[in-house]
Amino acid sequence: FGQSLLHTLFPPELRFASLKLLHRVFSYFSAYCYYDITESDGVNTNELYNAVQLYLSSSASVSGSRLSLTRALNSSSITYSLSSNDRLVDSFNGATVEWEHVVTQRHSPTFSWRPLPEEKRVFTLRLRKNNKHLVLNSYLDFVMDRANDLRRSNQDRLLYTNSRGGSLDSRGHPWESVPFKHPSTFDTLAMDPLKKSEIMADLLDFANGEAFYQKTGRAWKRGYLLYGPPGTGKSSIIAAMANFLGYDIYDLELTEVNTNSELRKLLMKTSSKSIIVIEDIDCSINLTNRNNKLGGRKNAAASPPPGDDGANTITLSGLLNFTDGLWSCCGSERIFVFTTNHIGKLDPALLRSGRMDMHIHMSYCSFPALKILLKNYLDLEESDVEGEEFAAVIDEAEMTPADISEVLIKNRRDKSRAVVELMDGLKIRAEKSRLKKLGMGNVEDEEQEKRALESPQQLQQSCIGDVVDDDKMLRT
Ligand SMILES: Nc1ncnc2c1ncn2[C@@H]1O[C@H](COP(=O)(O)OP(=O)(O)OP(=O)(O)O)[C@@H](O)[C@H]1O
Ligand SMILES: [Mg+2]
Repeated sequence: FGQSLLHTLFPPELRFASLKLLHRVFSYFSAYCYYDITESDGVNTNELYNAVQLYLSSSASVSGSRLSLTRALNSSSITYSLSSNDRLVDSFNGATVEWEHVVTQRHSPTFSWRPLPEEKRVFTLRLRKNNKHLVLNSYLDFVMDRANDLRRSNQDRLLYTNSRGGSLDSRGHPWESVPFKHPSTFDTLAMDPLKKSEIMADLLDFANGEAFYQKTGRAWKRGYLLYGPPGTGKSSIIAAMANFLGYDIYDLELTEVNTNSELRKLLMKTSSKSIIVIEDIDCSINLTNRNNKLGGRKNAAASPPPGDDGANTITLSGLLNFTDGLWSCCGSERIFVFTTNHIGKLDPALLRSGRMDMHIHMSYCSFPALKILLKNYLDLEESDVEGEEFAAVIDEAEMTPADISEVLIKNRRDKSRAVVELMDGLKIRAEKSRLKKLGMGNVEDEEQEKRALESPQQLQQSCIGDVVDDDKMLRT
């Protein structure tokens, strides 16, 4: 109607100008303003568009009558979103806003280097002009944050690795990823409950601590050093941390990194809300002193060229910059975890306070940890077993949770047998370490220790065989 009126009232040369004028007049008197968020700018996809789609999906699932359903790669749940030309009213800080999903066909095939989608999709946000300054920026930030949370809760964790060395994939990414489905959680982790809750509280404080880190001028990151003998749950606790916070894991294989700058590039390509793990740090790199040029096993033979300042090799200072220096904050909300079996081998620079915020000792199985294993593996409570007998030997036995869980898995169909076998194994191990302290018995014999778990009776025999001359041992 407007157009035909325009045609009759105005001569052709004035039509365009009068249309513009009319539009301005309407916009001036209209109480609303509109913002278009297009799906793509022709080259890149618009992150805000995806975020809005996800954000609206949380309310669309309840109210929409016709919805689009999608399921992203690696996602374990279905996302609902507004279908074409549907509207949804939302409120934020007392202001009401309206979203419309506008889908139009692309008419003329415009020239483009790459094929454009047939449809043009736009989210249009309508809000009252007097609310514009009040809500626009904070509302869009809120939408982005909420979408990120939803994405994380919908999507399974990802485990990244740099095992391809320095080479990049087709999208220029140095990391390869696979869905991370490790079932370890803090509930399944056998460790002292007090220590466990301390770690969980620390993780929560970190994850909710954006304002604190901002206020104190610290980079929003945290470092944990896990140390302890093999099989005490260092890798399991990392998986539990990732599952607890919903973070992705970047498993950094230092021996695949050749130079400090490669290390930096890897760090730049990690996302926030992630855990960056370097396992067995004492084995992956020669960390004896800061100026020591490298040494990933790969590089161990290479001698650095004269005058080299470390840029061409990986050094301890490169690693420390990675975790601590300016580069460590290109991104936020990241946790660094180093693990080692031999804390004594680490350079003091790595251990000094402030470098790794928390040193967590993963110890041999204690009685509280044993109770967790018995509950999880056999569904047994403390009252179902001879608690005091176990408590009397467990510390001295120095068995790892991995050793104990092996015994429990093997006999999980026969609970009483599992308990008897475990008790036998513990007693033998306790006796062995007692003898070790007295300077008797061949404690280096790992094989023998292993056999103890497979068949305590067998070991008892061989153990007695070793020291059969000794009257004391017969008491065993
Ligand atoms: N604290 C624990 N709680 C529950 N299970 C555990 C614990 N420690 C070890 N296990 C069991 O033993 C297996 C090996 O443990 P894990 O790989 O976490 O040990 P680790 O300390 O990382 O050993 P390594 O030093 O050899 O890497 C796990 O799959 C898990 O089932
Ligand atoms: Mg491990």
